[in-house]
Amino acid sequence: MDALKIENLSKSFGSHNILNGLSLAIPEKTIFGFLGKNGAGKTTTMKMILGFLKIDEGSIEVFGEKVKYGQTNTNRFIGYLPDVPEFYDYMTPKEYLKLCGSITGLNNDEIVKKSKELLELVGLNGIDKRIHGFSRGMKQRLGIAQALLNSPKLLICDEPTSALDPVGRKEILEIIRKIKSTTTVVFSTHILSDVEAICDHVVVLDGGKNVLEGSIDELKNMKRTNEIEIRFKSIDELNKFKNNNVISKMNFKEEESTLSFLEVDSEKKAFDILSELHNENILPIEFSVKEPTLENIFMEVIKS
Ligand SMILES: Nc1ncnc2c1ncn2[C@@H]1O[C@H](COP(=O)(O)OP(=O)(O)OP(=O)(O)O)[C@@H](O)[C@H]1O
Repeated sequence: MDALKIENLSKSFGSHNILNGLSLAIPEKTIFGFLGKNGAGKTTTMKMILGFLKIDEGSIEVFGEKVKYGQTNTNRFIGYLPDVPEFYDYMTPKEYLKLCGSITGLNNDEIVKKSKELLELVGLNGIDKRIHGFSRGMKQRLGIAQALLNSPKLLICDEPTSALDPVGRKEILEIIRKIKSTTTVVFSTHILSDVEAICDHVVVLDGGKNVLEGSIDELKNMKRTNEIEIRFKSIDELNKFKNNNVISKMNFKEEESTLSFLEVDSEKKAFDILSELHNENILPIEFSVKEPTLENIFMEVIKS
């Protein structure tokens, strides 16, 4: 069963059309990257998943149950981490989780057990200072602990790493990676390297619709540029190679000690290049088949 299924979702604010037939399906236990430029409608979609905003058209199902505006039934499956989580910052993390747990109906034993487990997961176990002295990264980690208190099957994170430094970002990504075996994660972000680091599956939202969807590998294969780059030990070696009978007839670009073959449109051509290296008795420093980055792909599919 899909953790989340969105079909033909549309939403306007007055005459401003934000979503225009968005459809997507998220299989269980995936980390799902939800991408789109500023104002694309990511937060609006998340608020509709949580039942906080009315759907104009279409439907949303969470673990097979339809989401209804103003009802929290399907939210029993969901943990939500907003981009800037708010806390009672005169409390310690333990006190805060105790309060959240009692509001959501956990008994005392469950709260103690779950708080310990989650504070350990997010690296805040044993930290007894008040939240107002916390760094942004610590607050975000506590936000994850809070969002996971009810053992949700789906965690929705709205730009959880955007305000963090590289260390803080890495910590959050590690935590998300750790919970993948039990929790499906929807991860909205602008930081494409984060998506490349942890997401299994990606959707790009543009013009109110899903314009690109697939695993990172599928997207890269779709947009593969077929470029091979070879870095030689010396310019002499490069010159020897580029004047080779077979190679000199190919299309390449030269920069310092690197040759880039731009249109390697078949595996045979790639093997020809390799076998000519062998024939010339050249072992280059680097031979690489260039991968398109998620950033290249993203820029290509979104309208400016
Ligand atoms: N309650 C509202 N009333 C009117 N317009 C709104 C409302 N909420 C959002 N919008 C508009 O809807 C558009 C989509 O906003 P949304 O916050 O969903 O985008 P986003 O993809 O999350 O963007 P960002 O990456 O900047 O957070 C924006 O133009 C925003 O101004």
